[in-house]
Amino acid sequence: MAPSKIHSNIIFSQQIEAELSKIIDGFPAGKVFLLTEDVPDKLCLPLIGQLIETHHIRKIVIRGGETNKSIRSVEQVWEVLSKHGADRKSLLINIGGGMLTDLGGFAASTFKRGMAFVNIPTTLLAQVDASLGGKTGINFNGLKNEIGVFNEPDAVIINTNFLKTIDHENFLSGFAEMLKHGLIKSPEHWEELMTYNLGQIDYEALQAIIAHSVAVKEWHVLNDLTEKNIRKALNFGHTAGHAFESYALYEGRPILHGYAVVYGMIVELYLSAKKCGFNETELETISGWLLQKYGKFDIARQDYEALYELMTHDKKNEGSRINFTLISEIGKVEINQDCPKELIFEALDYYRQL
Ligand SMILES: NC(=O)c1ccc[n+]([C@@H]2O[C@H](COP(=O)([O-])OP(=O)(O)OC[C@H]3O[C@@H](n4cnc5c(N)ncnc54)[C@H](O)[C@@H]3O)[C@@H](O)[C@H]2O)c1
Ligand SMILES: O=C(O)C(=O)C[C@@H](O)[C@H](O)[C@H](O)COP(=O)(O)O
Ligand SMILES: [Zn+2]
Repeated sequence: MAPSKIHSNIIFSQQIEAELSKIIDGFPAGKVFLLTEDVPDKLCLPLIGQLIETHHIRKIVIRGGETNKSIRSVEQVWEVLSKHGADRKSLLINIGGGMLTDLGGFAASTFKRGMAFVNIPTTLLAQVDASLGGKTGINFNGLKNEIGVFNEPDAVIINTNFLKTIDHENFLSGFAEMLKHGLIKSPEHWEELMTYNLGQIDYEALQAIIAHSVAVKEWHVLNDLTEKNIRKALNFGHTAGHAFESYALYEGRPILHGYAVVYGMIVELYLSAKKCGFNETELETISGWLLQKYGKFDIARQDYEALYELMTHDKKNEGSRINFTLISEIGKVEINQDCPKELIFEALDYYRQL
């Protein structure tokens, strides 16, 4: 069974307008702000009905996309908050994917040292991962989430109706973080995901699977909010994955976060086999399955140094040690696994030659 401990402020509801209305009622009129980006503005805001008008909410729309998860966008948000008298009793409602909830959470957490914020995630990735758990932040200097704070949202409202407009690639990107949750914590969840038909999305079945995925994420957050220990499990696939993601962006051939995590998980499953005894046959089966669903971000040997350099910036590192989170079997995590450069290059060879 997937772990079932979750925060009481995570609300699964198809009645988004009513849920949001209850929350907004706790804030004085004129003190509620709503942050979104172009796409959810068009596709998702209609689902919250007339709330903006009836509750005198000021809407802030920034540009979407990973390249806009930047300090410039945060400044844009701070400017509107400041100009329109936001204070510590104000509320920011973030409606969008993970880029938006990460950035909005950071803007709210730093404005006057912190105002309340609520996340309404509109992508699969944001519903099972990004909107939860209080990792907020932005990219900086070509590095993922280099600037940020841990600060949990006051509430998260998960409404699966938003997912009906997600394209297949973004669906798979979110599914990647769910696969990660299965690998680190729950063989049952892993099996559930392996048998889910990705060719024809069953939204009803998806609701239960999302709830299991959320429970895995929340179990780690509740046990270790600031990632001193077991929360490092949630970073499985990300040491190499973030390196792929940043490198891809730098090279002008960007990949979605979840895809980068998949490629990172292949590298880290190889390391898991070499360092923690993860079953080699299972490594081959899982890598083959992932490759078939997610394709591949092509790399050459001459890219290894740049990828390695990016890994040296990973937040789990201590001193010059690159500290991976690995697994010895599905559901069994080994944190703080220091891997030498030669072994990392060997793992990149494995990935490259798949
Ligand atoms: N804080 C965390 O714990 C955490 C966890 C995982 C990922 N992240 C971060 O989340 C980001 C990735 O999130 P994401 O995949 O949601 O990306 P995203 O926010 O960029 O959204 C992906 C795409 O979907 C569009 N979109 C949003 N809602 C939609 C809808 N309902 N229908 C159709 N299109 C919609 C967006 O405009 C965008 O083009 C990355 O920046 C990643 O680093 C953070
Ligand atoms: O919640 C966590 O902890 C995670 O690591 C979840 C990851 O999926 C997510 O991508 C997170 O933003 C990565 O954080 P970072 O600390 O490696 O920047
Ligand atoms: Zn992630």
